[in-house]
Amino acid sequence: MTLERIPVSILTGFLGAGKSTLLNRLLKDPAMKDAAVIINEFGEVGIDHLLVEASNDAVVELADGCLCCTVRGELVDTLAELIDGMQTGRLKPLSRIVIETTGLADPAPVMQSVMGHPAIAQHFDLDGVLTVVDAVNGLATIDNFPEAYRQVAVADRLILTKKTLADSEVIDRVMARLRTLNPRAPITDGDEEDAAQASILINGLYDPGSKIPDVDRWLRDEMAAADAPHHDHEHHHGHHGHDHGDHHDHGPAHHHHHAHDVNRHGDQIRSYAIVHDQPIDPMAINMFIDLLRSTHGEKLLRMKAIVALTDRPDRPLVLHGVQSIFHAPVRLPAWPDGSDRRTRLVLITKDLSEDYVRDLFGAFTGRVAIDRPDRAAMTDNPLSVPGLKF
Ligand SMILES: Nc1nc2c(ncn2[C@@H]2O[C@H](COP(=O)(O)OP(=O)(O)OP(=O)(O)O)[C@@H](O)[C@H]2O)c(=O)[nH]1
Repeated sequence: MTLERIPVSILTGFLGAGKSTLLNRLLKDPAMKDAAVIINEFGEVGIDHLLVEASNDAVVELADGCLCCTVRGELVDTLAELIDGMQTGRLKPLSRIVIETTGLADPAPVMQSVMGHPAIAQHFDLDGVLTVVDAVNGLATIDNFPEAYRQVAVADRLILTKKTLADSEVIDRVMARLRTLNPRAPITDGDEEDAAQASILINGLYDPGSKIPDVDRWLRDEMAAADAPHHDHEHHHGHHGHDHGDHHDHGPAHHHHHAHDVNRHGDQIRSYAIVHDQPIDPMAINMFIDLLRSTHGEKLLRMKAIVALTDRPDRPLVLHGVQSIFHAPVRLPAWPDGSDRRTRLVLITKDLSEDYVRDLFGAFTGRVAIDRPDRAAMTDNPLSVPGLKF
């Protein structure tokens, strides 16, 4: 069976910018009925796929790794499987694929996987990169994280979210920065109806020539890296870290090291999950979050949680923290079908010790930290009173 070429959209944007929210809105457009969605999540325990309200079955989760590195091979495999499924009639013909990257993804290798891999490029066209930018944190994020800078520079369309949470002066500054980095991409207001129409995905064949000159070079570098004989893309589960370089100097000199040795994305960025068996008192989770945010808000790049509460354990609470912002919690009507009903928190932090966060959580939920002798856990308890010995 001969297949039509399938357009692929890459939906990117820094941690918590609003990618999944936008995707959920887009998937409600009837024009997305035959689209498949590939979601990549950075974290030991997947939550995102539980929260995507797809109207079709074609949601593939690539968990436990970052698309731009450790699970890149899985992306290529997944695309190849979709083609195989269609060719053999196991899958209905797909009208489009949307790939949602992790917030920390360098978009260039993801784009290269679609455009540069011979077997994939034969069936798919990269029809646009959409980058979501959060109006509140966007400016600082672009300045501090080369991944965010690149995500903006490569975009065919920029979508500015959370405008209602930002001052107009801040919005003007973000807009000016976006314009400098990417003069030709239209900027869509995330609150507008248009942002949630499938038509925003139609951008035409990807053209690096319409971007700042760096973009073409990043893509060529990726191509060269993929072709290099020493290229060592291993695709481990359980190691979703890579070093995005000690060269965090915005794009141009952003080297790409693929060292899959530790859980890190940049030197001080860590991702980890906290899983808890028992329902939690709503007050305890509130206090935990308040304390974490007030003491270390800026180090909390992202927190996503699905929490079983003591009052209604059958109706989990979903929490989203993005740097300085904690969004209003949402109570789900029920646990997503077939999901594990334990509380799960996924955190991505910068310069914040995992033990500290675990201990703090343990202190509020009535558990001393595991993996350590109880006494040490108690004396190291972040809530303990200085000078008071147990
Ligand atoms: N007020 C407001 N909140 C938003 C908007 N877009 C997203 N949010 C909230 O921001 C939080 C994070 O949104 P997500 O859609 O999960 O962000 P994401 O980019 O998919 O996050 P990661 O997958 O962790 O990178 C959620 O609580 C959303 O409800 C917006 O335009 N306005």
